[in-house]
Amino acid sequence: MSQPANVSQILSKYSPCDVSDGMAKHGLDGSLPNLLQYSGPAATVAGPAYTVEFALFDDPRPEVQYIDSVQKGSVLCIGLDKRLQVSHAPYTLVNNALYGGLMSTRARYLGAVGTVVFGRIRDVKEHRELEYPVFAYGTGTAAPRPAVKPVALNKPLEVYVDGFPSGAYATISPGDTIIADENGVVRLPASLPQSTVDQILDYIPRRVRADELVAQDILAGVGAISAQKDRRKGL
Ligand SMILES: O=C([O-])CC(=O)C(=O)O
Ligand code: NI
Repeated sequence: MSQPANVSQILSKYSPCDVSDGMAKHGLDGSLPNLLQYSGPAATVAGPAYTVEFALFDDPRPEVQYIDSVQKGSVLCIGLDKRLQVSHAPYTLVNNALYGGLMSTRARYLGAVGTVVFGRIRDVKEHRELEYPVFAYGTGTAAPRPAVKPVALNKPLEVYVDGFPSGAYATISPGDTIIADENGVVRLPASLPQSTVDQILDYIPRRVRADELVAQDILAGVGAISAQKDRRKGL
């Protein structure tokens, strides 16, 4: 199940920081940290996750094809088997790139709005020339083969999220809304009750407006703490 399409449409007008603020109001943290934007315009990407898991080439699961069935409007999310993830930089044990320019060419042709790779990518110039947004932990020069292969398609993806006091796995389910820009990537789970999603969508523009007023106050010489307290009152 995905969030309704208009959730992505609405959230594409805001930044992942605004979405994080809206989720924090409900005690939620959807951050998927450590991802950098390598290509695409300075705009927000938002869409339902289309998930792909890569594993070692000798994994007993058969290889699957994923790139020709990428769904229009989706954010292609490529992750790694849990055993290939590490809690510290570079967050992956795999030096090979999982994803390259030809994959972006196809994903963009099929109408995907962006790609998030919890691993390495290559062909940075090609993603940039396509003006197609790609986010990743890092870059690599080698192709996925013969190190790794895609083994699961549109199944929940477990991504290790380091944090205090201890790390945990974030499970990205197909259809979760992924929101990304140069600040990073956040996930709004499709499993959230509609009333919570409605409250988050209601809060975000009010919070953005309040912070614009805080900025004006600060420029006019008001102290930041008092401006924040005043403008965010009752939010
Ligand atoms: O060869 C691959 O699978 C990855 C790659 O470089 C591309 O998609 O252009
Ligand atoms: Ni390539």
